[in-house]
Amino acid sequence: MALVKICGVESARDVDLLRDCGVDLVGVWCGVAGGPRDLPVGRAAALVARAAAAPGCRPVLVTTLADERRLRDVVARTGARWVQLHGWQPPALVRRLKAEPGLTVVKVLHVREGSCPEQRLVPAYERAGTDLFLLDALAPDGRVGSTGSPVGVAAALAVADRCTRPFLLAGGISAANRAAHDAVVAHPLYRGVDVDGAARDDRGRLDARRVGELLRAWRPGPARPAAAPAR
Ligand SMILES: O=C(O)c1ccccc1NCC(=O)[C@H](O)[C@H](O)COP(=O)(O)O
Repeated sequence: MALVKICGVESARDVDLLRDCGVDLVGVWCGVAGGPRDLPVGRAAALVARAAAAPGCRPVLVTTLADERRLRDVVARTGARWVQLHGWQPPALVRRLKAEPGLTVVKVLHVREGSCPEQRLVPAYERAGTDLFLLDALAPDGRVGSTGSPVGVAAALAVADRCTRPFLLAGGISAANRAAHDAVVAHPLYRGVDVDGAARDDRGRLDARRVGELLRAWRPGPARPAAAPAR
């Protein structure tokens, strides 16, 4: 079954809302310079622990940190077992992180105007041990993350075809644009979606109705029982 990741929890209320909706992956930002939902490490650790305690829910530390020492420190202090490297970390850093047993590394591959600047590095990221790629839009001005812009089906397929590891798709994903992504969903390496903007209400708060719509669109089938062991 496809995974749905919702990004940018800021409070216990947010984690509980995503847990109650049955979301699979809960994005906790720490070390996202200038990120509107970036958290100090202590608060990130508390939300990682809260999400990890929810059956079927996995916390994902989302970070743009590229300094190994700081990154390892944040991973250790938050207790996260999944790390999403957003930004421009090199394959060598993935390799060093993967030396830590039990750590799942998600590497973002950015896509701008149909092309992926890191495409030639995909084999190196794979050799380094990347578990999962996340294809996300890069804004024309260079902004990464929560751009609300789509990667585009043709571009996503072109990048996916260069990968041998599975991928999640991000970038302007909503319940309404699920049908337009049939070809991506049918790709053998597709594993799900990552959403920020479309999961929020007009005030920017995570919204149970919108999250429910996303889940029904992108992870159809019976809702996961609250206590199901999905790890
Ligand atoms: O959101 C940011 O500002 C951000 C900055 C730096 C790194 C990551 C960031 N966002 C995290 C995400 O993975 C988003 O969920 C993803 O970009 C999708 O966002 P959206 O297009 O709003 O659905």
